[in-house]
Amino acid sequence: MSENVEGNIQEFSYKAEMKQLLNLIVHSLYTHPEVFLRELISNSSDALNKVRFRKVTDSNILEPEAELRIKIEIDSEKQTFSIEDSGVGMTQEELVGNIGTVAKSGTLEFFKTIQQNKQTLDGNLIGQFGVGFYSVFMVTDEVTIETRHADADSNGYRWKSKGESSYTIEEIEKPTRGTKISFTLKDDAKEFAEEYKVKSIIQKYSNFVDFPIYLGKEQVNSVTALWQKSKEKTTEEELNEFYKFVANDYQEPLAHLQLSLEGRVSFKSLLFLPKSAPMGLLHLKDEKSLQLYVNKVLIQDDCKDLLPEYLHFIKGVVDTEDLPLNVSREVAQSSPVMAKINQVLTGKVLGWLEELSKNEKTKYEQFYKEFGPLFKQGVNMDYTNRDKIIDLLRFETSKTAKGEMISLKEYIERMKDDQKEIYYLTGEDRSQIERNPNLEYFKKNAIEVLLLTEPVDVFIVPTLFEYDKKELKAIDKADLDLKQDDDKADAEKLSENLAKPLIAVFKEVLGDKVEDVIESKRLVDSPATLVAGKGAMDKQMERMMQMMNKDHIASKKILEVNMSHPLIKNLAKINMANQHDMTLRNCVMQLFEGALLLDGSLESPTEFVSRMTNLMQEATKG
Ligand SMILES: Nc1ncnc2c1ncn2[C@@H]1O[C@H](COP(=O)(O)OP(=O)(O)OP(=O)(O)O)[C@@H](O)[C@H]1O
Repeated sequence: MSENVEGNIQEFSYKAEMKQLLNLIVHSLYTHPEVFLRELISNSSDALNKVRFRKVTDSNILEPEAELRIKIEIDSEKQTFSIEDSGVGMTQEELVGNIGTVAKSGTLEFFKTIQQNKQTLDGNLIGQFGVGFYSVFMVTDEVTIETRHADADSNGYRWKSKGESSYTIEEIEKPTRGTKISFTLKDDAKEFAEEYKVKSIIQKYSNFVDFPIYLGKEQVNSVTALWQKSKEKTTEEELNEFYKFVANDYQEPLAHLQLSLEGRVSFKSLLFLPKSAPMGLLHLKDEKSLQLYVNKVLIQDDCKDLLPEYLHFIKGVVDTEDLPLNVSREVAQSSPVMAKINQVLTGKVLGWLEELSKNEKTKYEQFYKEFGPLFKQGVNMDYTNRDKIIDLLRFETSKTAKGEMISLKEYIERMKDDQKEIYYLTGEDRSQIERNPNLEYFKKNAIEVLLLTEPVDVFIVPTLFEYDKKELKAIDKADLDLKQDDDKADAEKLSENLAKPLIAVFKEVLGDKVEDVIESKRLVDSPATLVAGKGAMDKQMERMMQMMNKDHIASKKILEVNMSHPLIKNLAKINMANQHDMTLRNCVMQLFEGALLLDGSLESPTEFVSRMTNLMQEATKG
């Protein structure tokens, strides 16, 4: 930020990232440009909430008796628009720090990507990025902010910008507290100076704002805290708009839950499940979760203590009378009231999810696909509710269609009578898992296997250990209790005296590349497969360890060989004739590397391909 002083006016340039972002904002075309008004009202409402809170704790503020309100003035002739609030206002530092900087990292990149793919952008996006104020540049070329902070000894400032590269700030005489934003509308946005238009936008987007909004002299919103209304009196539309307002989302919510509780702890709450997960779901620190109100006064607009971390994707409001109004963040955090609300709310949310899973399956599946990666972690974070969370887990399986999911309870109901364990297999995606030779036995015997494709699964599923007294087992591990194939298959198998020496050759050729070579019970169509040793780490987990630490040495695998496979039988014959035969030895190495390839862990394909070329050359000699 550079500074240039001329008279009383200081000129600041935006930081490089902000400049680029503004350039994109100013030069894009938008659908829904009217959301600029929602963004400005939302900022005013935040500022009013802050001053209302301050009034409780601090009597020495500017104009303590001023009405908490938002005032909009329009002039359709001159195409001018202004919005003024009696909120907390901004100091000069806040003007520079809050208005001139991008709040969320990655915003610029994300905006660029979206812009590259589309000709017209949804105006809602700007607010999503935490630069809501700048949505005003959808409808104007130049903006003026006049503001004075609520501190009694504050000064007034005027901020002006054309949105391109710089802005100016000057000190002004401003007797009143709060912020006024004014601008002239661009010709293609002049409708926003029409009374009927502005009224309808306010009624659509901001009807539930907790402060009166005046258009000229007329109050155009009905001030009600929506969560204080009875369920019967709230309409779907109000709920949807309220959600968009609190969650800063442009989509409607997937579902909502309205609570009014009295007893051990009393509170009212309006909770929403968003339709889609934000970027970086697993690190929700920057995302706002629930707002905490005490007796209708906003205390914290992002209170992470109301729900456990694995439920932080839930948006909405909690309003209680059980905390004192002047409660600080630290006191609230450690208050037993907060702990109780958290406990009760968590139970209610899990009950709500359970209802959804039973009565609105499609919605539940949508929720699970979006938020599953975070929600699942509750298994290891919330031991009180662990069983409930486990029942809410969903899995694709070897028997479900792609995208279709079942619970562990359903898995058990679908199990064959003699099946004693729950089986799972991890991999990067469904098609990769389905190609895994370790599935062959299970497919042939129609045994269902859970297919786990999300990276977090490897931290969750193995820690379940058992469900309904059935152990959970990874089918690419060596300790499976599989039934031997039937007699017919046995008859086709290599006899012991041919199998044993062949295994010895495998062991000799592969040396310390493998932990062991054994006869397979699970293979049907493939000649060989790799499995992890009994106590070894899960394959996906191992891969993650390698990503995190380049020096991590992968544990050795066990090679299982299918003694009924024609190729293996041929090799056994060659072995009987000459155990040093080069084709035999090349085939052993090729089988091993082929298994590595399917496993996704073949490091270099060069030798594999050249060996294959040699083998083909041999085979085609004629
Ligand atoms: N009317 C106002 N009164 C006081 N401060 C304001 C006002 N408008 C904006 N601000 C300050 O400027 C900041 C930036 O506003 P902006 O709308 O760009 O983002 P935001 O409100 O922080 O995020 P989002 O748009 O996601 O809600 C606000 O956080 C607030 O500190």
